[in-house]
Formats: sequence, structure tokens, C-alpha cells
Amino acid sequence: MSFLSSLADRDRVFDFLVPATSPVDVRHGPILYLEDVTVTFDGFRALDSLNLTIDDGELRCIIGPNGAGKTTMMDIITGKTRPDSGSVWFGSRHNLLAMNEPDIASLGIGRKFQKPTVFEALSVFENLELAMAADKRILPTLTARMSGESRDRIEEVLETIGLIELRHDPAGILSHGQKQWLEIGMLLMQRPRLLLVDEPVAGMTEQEMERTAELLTGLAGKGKQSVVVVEHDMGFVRSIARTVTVLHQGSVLAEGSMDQVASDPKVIEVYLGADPAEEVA
Ligand SMILES: Nc1ncnc2c1ncn2[C@@H]1O[C@H](COP(=O)(O)OP(=O)(O)OP(=O)(O)O)[C@@H](O)[C@H]1O
Repeated sequence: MSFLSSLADRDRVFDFLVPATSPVDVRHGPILYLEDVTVTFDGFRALDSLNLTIDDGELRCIIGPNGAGKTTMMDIITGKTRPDSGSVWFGSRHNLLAMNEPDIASLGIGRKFQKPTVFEALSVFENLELAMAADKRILPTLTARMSGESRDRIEEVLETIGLIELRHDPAGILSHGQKQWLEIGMLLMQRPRLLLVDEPVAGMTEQEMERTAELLTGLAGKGKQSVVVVEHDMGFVRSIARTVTVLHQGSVLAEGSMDQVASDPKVIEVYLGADPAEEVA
């Protein structure tokens, strides 16, 4: 695209003025803002005028039956899928619809997929080190000066994810839950502002679920991260959620505390008359 034609596109002009690496601006509102987002696949509306606002430092749980649009929503935020219409903003400064996937990631939006993908032959420490090396913002020329700081950061993250004792063990010997925490740690190495976490406790033991609840609630907070968790396990959602958003047929059906949404007649109907708090969506 020529410079002149890029000037003709208002969003790209905005991009030009604000480099992707500039910090997210949450002074005037939320960290994530989706308005009227519609996505169709072969005429089927996977998202239908979806509106969603996540405050800075918030921990939000998203629930909804199969096919409600939860994954599609994550795909829109990370730039994997483009909507037909609507707006998606990261803070008040970054129009995510004008950015590509790598730029969105480097802006500080980390995504954790359901299945853990750690490097099994490498140690826990090395996995974190590698995740840091992937951070393009750390210039190679600064390596000597940064290495001390990098080590400190790795230690800090090891403590956060509870794997200090296992730092020299190969990731391959970790339990399923420990691998999930390591992968969250790898995302933390990039110092994200927003973490999108897809079904973090699927396949975990009760004890691992409790530890994951502590981890995610500890990560959220102003000046730390905002965390959006998509989860089917209602017991887990109840244990961590302040605000729950229920998606259905691509839009928000209900939003509020777990007790509020669980007693909402619309939500009960969608979950076929069952108590959503007891139900696996
Ligand atoms: N690439 C695609 N092509 C066609 N249809 C799609 C595509 N991606 C998603 N869909 C459809 O869009 C709807 C929403 O899917 P999505 O995966 O976002 O739902 P979900 O809430 O994440 O469901 P689940 O809980 O089962 O993961 C579904 O009906 C799905 O079949």
C-alpha cells in the first residue's frame, strides 16, 4: 500500500501516528472495548452485535453453551479473525482492527490456549528464558546488562506460578496442571496487560484447580494484568469470578455476579432448565 493510499484510510493514519509498541492508555476507560462486533461464517452469525467492556485489572469469566461464540470472540481480540463490522479497542489508543496478530501480541495481549504447549525437553527455567527471548522489545545489544534483570524476572515468574522447586526439571515430567502454569508463566515473561485464558482447568485435579484459582486471581489487578477466562467448569468460575458474562448465539445474554446470572431466567432457559452453576456448559 502506498503512503498516500494509507493516508486515505483513517485507521491506518491512526496507526501511523501511534506505534504499536506505545503503552495502552486506560486513563479514560476500559482496557478492552468491543462494540457491535458481528462475525459471519457462510451467512451464520457467530458473533451478533457483541458488546463487551473489560476494566483495567479486572478478572472476567466468560461462559456460554457450545457454539455461543466464545472462541470467535478471542480470535477477534487477537486479530486471528476479522469481524464484518464493529469496533475493538485496547485502551483508548489502539484500534485492534487496524493491527495484525503479531502487533497485537507485542502490544501486551497474551493468549493461553486450552492445550499446554511447552518445550518438554527443556527445563522449566529454560522455557521461561525462551519466552523472554521471544520478546522483541529486549534488544540483543542490551543482553549483557539485561541478563541480571532477566534472571530476576524469571525468578519472580517462577515464584508466581509456584514452580521454583522444579526450575531445573525438564518440562516433560511436569503434571498437566504444572504445564498449564508454566505456559501461563511463559506468557507472563512478556509482561502482558491482558491475558486471554481458554479453559484453564480442563483435565486438572481438584488441588490443581484450587492452585489455578489462586494464580489467576493473583494475576488480576490494577497495574498488573486484566484477565479474561473462558471456562466450562462452573464450580471453578464460581470460585474466581467477580463478574460473569454469559454469551449465547454470539451476543451477551446476561452479565453480573455468578449468583445474579445463575438465577437469571434467560440463562436458566439457555442451559435447558438446569442450574448453570451445577451444569457443565
Ligand atoms: N471458521 C469457521 N467457519 C464456520 N463456522 C465457524 C467457524 N468458526 C466458528 N464457527 C461457528 O461459529 C459458532 C461459534 O463458534 P465458537 O467456537 O466461537 O463457539 P464457542 O462458544 O467457543 O464454543 P465451544 O464452547 O464449543 O468452544 C459455532 O456454531 C461454530 O460452528
